[in-house]
Amino acid sequence: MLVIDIRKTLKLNSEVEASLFPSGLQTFPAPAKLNLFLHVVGRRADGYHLLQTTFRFIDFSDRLAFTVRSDGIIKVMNPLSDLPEVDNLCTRAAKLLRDRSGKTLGVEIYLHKQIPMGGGLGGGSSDAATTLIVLNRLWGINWDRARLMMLGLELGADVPVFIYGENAFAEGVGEKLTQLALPPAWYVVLTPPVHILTADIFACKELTRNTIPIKISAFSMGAGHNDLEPVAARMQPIVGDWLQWLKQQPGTSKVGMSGSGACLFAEFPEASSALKVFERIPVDMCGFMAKGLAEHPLLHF
Ligand SMILES: C[C@@](CO)(OP(=O)(O)O)[C@H](O)COP(=O)(O)OP(=O)(O)OC[C@H]1O[C@@H](n2ccc(N)nc2=O)[C@H](O)[C@@H]1O
Ligand SMILES: Nc1ncnc2c1ncn2[C@@H]1O[C@H](COP(=O)(O)OP(=O)(O)O)[C@@H](O)[C@H]1O
Repeated sequence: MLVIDIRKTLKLNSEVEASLFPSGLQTFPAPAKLNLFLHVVGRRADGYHLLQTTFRFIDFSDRLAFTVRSDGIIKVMNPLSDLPEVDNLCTRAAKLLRDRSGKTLGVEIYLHKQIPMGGGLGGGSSDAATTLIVLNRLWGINWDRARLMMLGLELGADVPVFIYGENAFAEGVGEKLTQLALPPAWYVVLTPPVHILTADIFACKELTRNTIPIKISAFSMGAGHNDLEPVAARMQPIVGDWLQWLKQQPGTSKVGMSGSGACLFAEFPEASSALKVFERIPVDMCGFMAKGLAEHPLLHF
């Protein structure tokens, strides 16, 4: 993980991070994702949109720790402001796993958020996935990944890929996954200070819903855009403005919005070119730099 400039980056150093958890407790990462492209190719009878997208994990993560309780109580020890504990995806994931597995154990969950909430980086889904992956072991359930993924899908369309653990080409609502070997890449991610609700963007009349499906090979050749991007830019003009700034930077192989936004990214094949752009971020913009991961850090946990 690269920590360069506290003013511009949301990353904390490891000493600060260690002070946020009870000493001696093992901590687990919940990495962010980027959607390198996102096409809306249709709609299901229940209103959910059919997508094609590529998920890439990046080394920018929330961190979680867990203490098993014997009394069945599930508790987030440091609740998120403005989010009732029952709605926290960690609580919901733990309860779902406890109830479906028939286990009577509980857990205290420590959550250190770093990923901006509701920014299209999948932080909540990743927290849910890490909770399922770790409690599956700590509670001695030991279901296989496929079964955990099906459970995760009940919590949100983005949860299964974080359990799958490989960068992936995704179809359906994001649950039909094909492993993708992506080349090393570095990202400058901008985090506009606005929230766009996923549900609002999918509900927008102007959204293109009939992009012609592509083959994985076309994505490998560089095809792909984000159908949600023009809708987001219309809802929040800052999205278009900051995107324009990223597009003007040299050395980038791809620029786009992640998921339903509002976070934006520029991809670079070299760390040095990413760093140059990161250092040039104007004072009235904010963001961070991250490395693309080859796989989820808990893939073999
Ligand atoms: C767009 C994507 C791309 O990765 O991510 P985000 O940008 O939100 O992270 C995902 O498909 C989002 O997945 P997730 O954030 O889990 O969304 P959900 O909670 O399942 O859905 C929120 C709401 O958005 C709408 N929705 C979501 C996904 C989808 N394929 N079609 C939809 O129409 C539905 O109205 C749904 O009630
Ligand atoms: N642990 C969590 N972290 C972040 N958001 C959460 C969490 N639990 C529930 N949520 C809810 O899920 C919404 C989407 O969260 P997030 O995954 O960060 O964004 P996105 O879906 O845009 O990538 C948040 O706005 C919040 O209301």
